[in-house]
Amino acid sequence: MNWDETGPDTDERPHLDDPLDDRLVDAGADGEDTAVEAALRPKDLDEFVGQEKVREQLDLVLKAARARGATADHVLLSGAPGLGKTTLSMIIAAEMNAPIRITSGPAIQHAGDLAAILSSLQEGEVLFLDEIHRMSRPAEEMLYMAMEDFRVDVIVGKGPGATAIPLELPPFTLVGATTRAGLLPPPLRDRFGFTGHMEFYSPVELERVIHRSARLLDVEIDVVGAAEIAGRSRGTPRIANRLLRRVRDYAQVKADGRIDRDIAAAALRVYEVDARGLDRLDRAVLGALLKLFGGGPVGLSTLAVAVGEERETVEEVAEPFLVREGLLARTPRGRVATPAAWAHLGLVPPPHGGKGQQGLFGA
Ligand SMILES: Nc1ncnc2c1ncn2[C@@H]1O[C@H](COP(=O)(O)OP(=O)(O)OP(=O)(O)O)[C@@H](O)[C@H]1O
Repeated sequence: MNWDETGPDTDERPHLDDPLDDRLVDAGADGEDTAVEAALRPKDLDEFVGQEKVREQLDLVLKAARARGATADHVLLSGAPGLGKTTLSMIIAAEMNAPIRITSGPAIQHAGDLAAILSSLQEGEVLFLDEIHRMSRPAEEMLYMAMEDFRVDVIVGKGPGATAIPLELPPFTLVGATTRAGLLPPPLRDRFGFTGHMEFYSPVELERVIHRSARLLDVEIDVVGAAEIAGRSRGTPRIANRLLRRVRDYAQVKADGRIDRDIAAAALRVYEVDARGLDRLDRAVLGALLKLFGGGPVGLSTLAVAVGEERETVEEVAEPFLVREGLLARTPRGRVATPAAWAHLGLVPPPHGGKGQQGLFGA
């Protein structure tokens, strides 16, 4: 798909109303996701698609703990949003036949919040701590001791009269999830017995996710229809499931409810998600870089003004995927489009790729 099919044709400055509203290709969960995701979550390791290494290693950790009749070691899962960290933590609990408590770093602002949770855990319970890197420092320090010795010191009183009352905890399994393992302080990282890094999914794996979800949602979809959606899902099961639901809507309203390649492509054209999974914001950034700045290099602020967006939106929302896809490079001199970017938007690059882009064009 090229720029002309999905974006403004002659408009030099693509105008975006509110590109972050209901962004279909955002990997974070929205309200609708939360409701449907519960139904679509795989319930055991066999049902969990892809992530072969993490699955195999985790399988060993859990089987060995079960054989010893012990509580499983603490597990750290790192990886981008929507890749299945919450799902995997629920599977860990199910495989260990243990209850699970779910909370998140930002929800634990005081050490007392954490003490309250830890002291109410049952023996063997799984505590899932999402965004563990966003926990407050005092809570983090309390967690060190809880993870290692199954004990916390609860501070009673203030100032010189404060006393620490030790509190024994039942053995539990902490499953920490983070998008940025590098942000965790080493003392915390070291206390996890197993660390699994979740990778983006291949198109074939996403096809399997889509077929599985379609079965659960009672939607008929053929192989090429699923491939069409998988190719636009940015390596992320959450996005694949969300696109599937939007394509299902289209198929119900505009056709007989079945999804094939044409229906999937037509539906995603309506939702402005192109063949590589770029949406309106991504294409606006790339379009401006190519059309207004000849492919760069151009500074981030200038690029942001050109698309009528905040710097942070361009840098944090649009660019990571464009960089990952090899469409845009961040260089010391500014943002530069790659040859693939020109090809993707159906535009012809200037001879030798323009100034500052020689390296990228192999010249
Ligand atoms: N390996 C998988 N196989 C099948 N479905 C999956 C898989 N991984 C994730 N999903 C589906 O994707 C959706 C999002 O997964 P999940 O909530 O576990 O992601 P997450 O990594 O915890 O995201 P976040 O970090 O944003 O909370 C769920 O509906 C889940 O069913």
